Amino acid sequence: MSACEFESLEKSLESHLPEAELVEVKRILFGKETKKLDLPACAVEAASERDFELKGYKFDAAQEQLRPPRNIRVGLIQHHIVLPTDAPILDQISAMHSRIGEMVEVAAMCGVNIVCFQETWTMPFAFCTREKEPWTEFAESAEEGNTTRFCQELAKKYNMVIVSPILEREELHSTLWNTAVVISNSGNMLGKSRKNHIPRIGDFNESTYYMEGNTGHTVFQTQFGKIAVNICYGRHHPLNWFMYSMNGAEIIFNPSATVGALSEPMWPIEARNAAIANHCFTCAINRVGTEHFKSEFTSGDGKKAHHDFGHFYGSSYVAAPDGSRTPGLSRTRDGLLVVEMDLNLNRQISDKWSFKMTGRYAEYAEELAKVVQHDFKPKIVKE
Ligand SMILES: NC(=O)NCCC(=O)O
Repeated sequence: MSACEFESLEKSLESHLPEAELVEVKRILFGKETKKLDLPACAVEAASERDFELKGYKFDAAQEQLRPPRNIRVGLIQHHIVLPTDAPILDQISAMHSRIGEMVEVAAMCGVNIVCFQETWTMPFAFCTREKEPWTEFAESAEEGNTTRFCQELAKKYNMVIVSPILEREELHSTLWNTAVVISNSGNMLGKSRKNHIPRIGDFNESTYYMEGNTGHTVFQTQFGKIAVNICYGRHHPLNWFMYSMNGAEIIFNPSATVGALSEPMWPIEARNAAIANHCFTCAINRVGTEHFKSEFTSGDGKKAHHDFGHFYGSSYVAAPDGSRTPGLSRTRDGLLVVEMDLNLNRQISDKWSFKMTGRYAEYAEELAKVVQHDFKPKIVKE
């Protein structure tokens, strides 16, 4: 971590704005205030001993007459890689397992029902290098791999749904995918969701490794609600969020790996806008730190070759359908964000704003079907 990395927008506002002004600035920037959650002292102590940030917030919903509240807790985990990128692969993976194990234990102390990790959490984000070896060796079977087994144990032990985004190797044809494995709180694997949109930008050379996913917009019915996973670059595609929502997702997780110079101004907007547009909760998770690679690589932009991507800025947050959002985790530290939400808020906001009811989907479907034809002529009126 660079010593001079800016820690967080929230911290800066809090230390520089007068209190009354801060309230207004936060209202405009973040929407209706999310209350702080009281987290158990043992969790606060363990997080501090284990050197990670622990924050908790709560989104309220109105009390209804016919439906009881559906309060659940989600946990978002962001972290650095633990060992250098040239350490033996198995050592790197098991160090990451230990780190996640100790963070998930704290999530359990905080009553988390569903936890989601960052994109390809068991490995450095090495796709900038374009080298196949040794990075493809981090790939594991979604069904049988050690990481899935590890998560199944945690899920059973803590009665927690786990979303585990990994580099997947499908054994039959040795195909690689960027995949989120979804494990039920029973410990059974519920299924998997593959990354639908593969970036071709800057150092994100992921198309060298894997293709666009073929699992569509699957939604997983868990004991705690219907969830979906829109992996990283998919957050720039409003229709990707939309299709998960059309399949009934109540919470859409967005496990990511992205760097400050590229995407930071977009980060607070995209997942939040998706929550508003689709009457659901969204959870944006980004890794932290700067990862150094032995071989130099270029960004194909005429600039000098380099050994790292730049800084992964963390800043994980949760957004609600009413447009409010939690403050983000730090830009520099490992962290666990615990958020309580009443899923009844989705329908309450839908009844208020009615975006789904007023959406002219049949018209769009008809027009889009024409737009994707090779002989499409745009409808432009000229003088
Ligand atoms: N991991 C990934 O898809 N990153 C692409 C860059 C971005 O979407 O900010």
